[in-house]
Amino acid sequence: MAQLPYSKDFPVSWDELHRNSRALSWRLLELGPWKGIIAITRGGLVPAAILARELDIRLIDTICVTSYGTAENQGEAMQQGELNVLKSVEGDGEGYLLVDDLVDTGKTAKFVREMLPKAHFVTLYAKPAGRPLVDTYVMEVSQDTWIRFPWDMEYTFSTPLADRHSG
Ligand SMILES: O=P(O)(O)OC[C@H]1O[C@H](OP(=O)(O)OP(=O)(O)O)[C@H](O)[C@@H]1O
Ligand SMILES: Nc1nc2[nH]cnc2c(=O)[nH]1
Ligand SMILES: [Mg+2]
Repeated sequence: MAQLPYSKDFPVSWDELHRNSRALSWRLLELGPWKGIIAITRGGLVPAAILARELDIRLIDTICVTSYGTAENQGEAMQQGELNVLKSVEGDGEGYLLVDDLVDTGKTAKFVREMLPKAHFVTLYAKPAGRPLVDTYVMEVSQDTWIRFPWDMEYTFSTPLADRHSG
């Protein structure tokens, strides 16, 4: 199950991710043309590839955001707002799509938007706290939901519900 403060799990399949990325492409087609895509690693890389294919964009750059610290204290570091960035993109992002998989608290979004204020920021999924920072998104999920992406999951045995509650 999801960890606090997340009480709900929202698993996303490859099919759903592809469908949602194509829905986003439809909206962005009308708003273009676009000079290129800037993907926020790592989560933005897969939607960026699908958008690039649909919108016929060849230029894809990255902005590489990581939280400081080890895997154990990463959550804590994120709460402290300590983000580290590697970026080769020049300019203010005008005419570019800035792509991430989701916004949650909006901390990452705020950080990258300050660096590329004129880019059009898009995500597949948005939680209420981060939603105002996104220009275009596909689906809203509640703040207490943890989204599970297909690249983070594998097929495994699922315990029947009745057995989970026995004993
Ligand atoms: O709105 P926020 O609270 O900042 O959270 C959203 C960010 O968190 C996840 O990335 P993460 O830092 O886990 O790294 P990853 O993309 O490499 O998985 C997600 O891909 C967003 O970039
Ligand atoms: N996979 C995943 N990463 C996140 N980072 C911040 N929120 C989330 C979420 O709901 N799912
Ligand atoms: Mg990310």
